[in-house]
Amino acid sequence: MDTTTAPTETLGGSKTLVRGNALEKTYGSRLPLGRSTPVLTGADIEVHAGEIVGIVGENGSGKSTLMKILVGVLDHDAGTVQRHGTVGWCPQEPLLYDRLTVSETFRLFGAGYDMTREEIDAAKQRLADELDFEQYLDYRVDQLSGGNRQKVNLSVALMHDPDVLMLDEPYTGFDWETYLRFWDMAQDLANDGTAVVMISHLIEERSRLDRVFEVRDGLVHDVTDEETESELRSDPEGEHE
Ligand SMILES: Nc1ncnc2c1ncn2[C@@H]1O[C@H](COP(=O)(O)OP(=O)(O)OP(=O)(O)O)[C@@H](O)[C@H]1O
Repeated sequence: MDTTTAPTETLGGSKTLVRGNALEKTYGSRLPLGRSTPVLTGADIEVHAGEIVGIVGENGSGKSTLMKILVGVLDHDAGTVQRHGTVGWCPQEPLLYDRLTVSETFRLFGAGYDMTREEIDAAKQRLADELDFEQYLDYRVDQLSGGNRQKVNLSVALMHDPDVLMLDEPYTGFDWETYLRFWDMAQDLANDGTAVVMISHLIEERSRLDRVFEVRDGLVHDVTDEETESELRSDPEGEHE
């Protein structure tokens, strides 16, 4: 059962905003004849205010599944999830309405977040400026390029200034300038106390992450001070130190 609790003080003194304990998930487990895929078998994770956390792991290891359970959009079979504060989620595949314009998309999501018209317009202007998509505000979502659609996907996760930001490979399709601007934004948000959780495949990002968790064999391993197996395989000469 999911619960919303008062923030818990951790040993380090920073607030725990999301905690998943002994999480289990098997896809297809409720289908009598279906093929079942056990993905999580007892995963534990804690996310604190003001940190940038990376979730790494091989394709199909269960990173998106874990994130969806922490966000609350996917049921888990066992374990508990506790959240404090508001959550913004940027899914791997943009979850947007093709026929709405970008401005209408902001209005729709903003209404869902209970924002006033003024707050919505201010967030739209700020994010369109920061991520450079102001000229596309009147375009329909299905007329946007992949990179611009991803900018809108990310923006609607950010627009209500959530306490926890869950990002599933948020920069797919971004050009280099936008990618760097994205990291500036993530760093600023963390400095202001937001917990930023990010599924990442890029070794280069290691230095930007406060903690790194690897999803492997159904569990979550803290690998902040280690090179993961997939990193070692992609860097056999040990050039990445
Ligand atoms: N809706 C679903 N129904 C059945 N199986 C699923 C479903 N979603 C995911 N799976 C399976 O669960 C496993 C974990 O998938 P998940 O998307 O969480 O992995 P991931 O680590 O995010 O992968 P990637 O790096 O490729 O994005 C995979 O074997 C996948 O095929």
